Amino acid sequence: MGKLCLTRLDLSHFRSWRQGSIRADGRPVALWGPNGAGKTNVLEAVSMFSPGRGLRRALAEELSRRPEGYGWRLSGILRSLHQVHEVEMRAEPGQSRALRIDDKAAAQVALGRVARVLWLVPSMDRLWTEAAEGRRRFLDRMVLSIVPGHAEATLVYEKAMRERNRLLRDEQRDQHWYLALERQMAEAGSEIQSNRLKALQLIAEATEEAETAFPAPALSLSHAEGELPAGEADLRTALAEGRRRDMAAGRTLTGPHRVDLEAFWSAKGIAARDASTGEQKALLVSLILANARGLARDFGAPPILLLDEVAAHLDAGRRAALYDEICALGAQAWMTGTGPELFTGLGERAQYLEVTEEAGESRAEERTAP
Ligand SMILES: Nc1ncnc2c1ncn2[C@@H]1O[C@H](COP(=O)(O)OP(=O)(O)OP(=O)(O)O)[C@@H](O)[C@H]1O
Repeated sequence: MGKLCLTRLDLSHFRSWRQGSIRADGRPVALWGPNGAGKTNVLEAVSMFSPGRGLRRALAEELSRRPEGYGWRLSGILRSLHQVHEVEMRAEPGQSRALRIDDKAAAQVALGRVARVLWLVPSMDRLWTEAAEGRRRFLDRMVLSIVPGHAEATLVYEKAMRERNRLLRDEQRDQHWYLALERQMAEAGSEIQSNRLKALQLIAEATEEAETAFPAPALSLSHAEGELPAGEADLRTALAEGRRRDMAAGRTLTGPHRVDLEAFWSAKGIAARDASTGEQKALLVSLILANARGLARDFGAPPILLLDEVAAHLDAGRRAALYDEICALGAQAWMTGTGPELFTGLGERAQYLEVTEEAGESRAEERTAP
């Protein structure tokens, strides 16, 4: 099976990393070190190789190493199935991120076509019980790994919606203003919905086919106000008919931006939000793994996985099963933990880095299997 992996990562003035260079060979990368050493910062750097603001949703400015604040630079070599890409991004103080792929300027969304990256971070521990926005973001990250064009459709939709919301708040009543925006929203919105359904189908199939220690929950979509109109024409009609109501609310109340992701754990007969904390974590792992399995089947390689502090929260049996699945899939999983003992059992199937921090500067040393 082909590989999708980062084989080199250079960090410069990126958070706690003044200078760092990590070589990887496609095996999972296990990073350990004390709290605050800079492990998550490495995963965040890898997450920047996909569209969006990375796993902490940080602004370009926040990534700049303090106290200097000179700006930052990340570069990496990304291997995908048949190609190798050199990716470079940098942000000067006060500016947003500038990206180059194979030495050509590129837009953020272009990253969706060179890298597929999925992550689990501790802030997702309450994903099933907190606001729908987090679940939508989690869903869209999976969708993006499956349908790279999802980022473009989302951009178009959100831009048109922001404009429409502005008209609503200005109590603009001339319908000509709305028509073009609603047409764009309906076109991009129905694409978003169909991309999401495609992803749900891939995950459901990958769940059915697999024998796994991580059975994924059944996913479905719900919409805040009744059903989400199914196709482009219906969505356009619903937007037009909802103008008066939306004007009273000061925002658009119908559309894929109000969709929620529901997860039902059939084996136990409960919703994911009713599972225990550890079980909720395992359900998220199971979704990421099903997504990876589906991609390996349909695309030929699983995505790059970033698993921040996941190992420590799984019992020993589940942890071993997770490592076995990651290795069987051939996924480059970047995993963090505070000590090497969390990674025993991986042996030569992974590579190891110890991350330490001295005088506010992170560094990584290669280590042998614990
Ligand atoms: N912009 C920045 N400039 C310099 N240092 C930063 C910046 N942003 C965060 N840091 C530092 O990075 C460190 C946190 O790194 P990181 O989150 O990677 O830690 P970690 O090794 O994952 O720790 P933990 O095990 O606690 O999760 C902190 O010491 C924090 O002060």
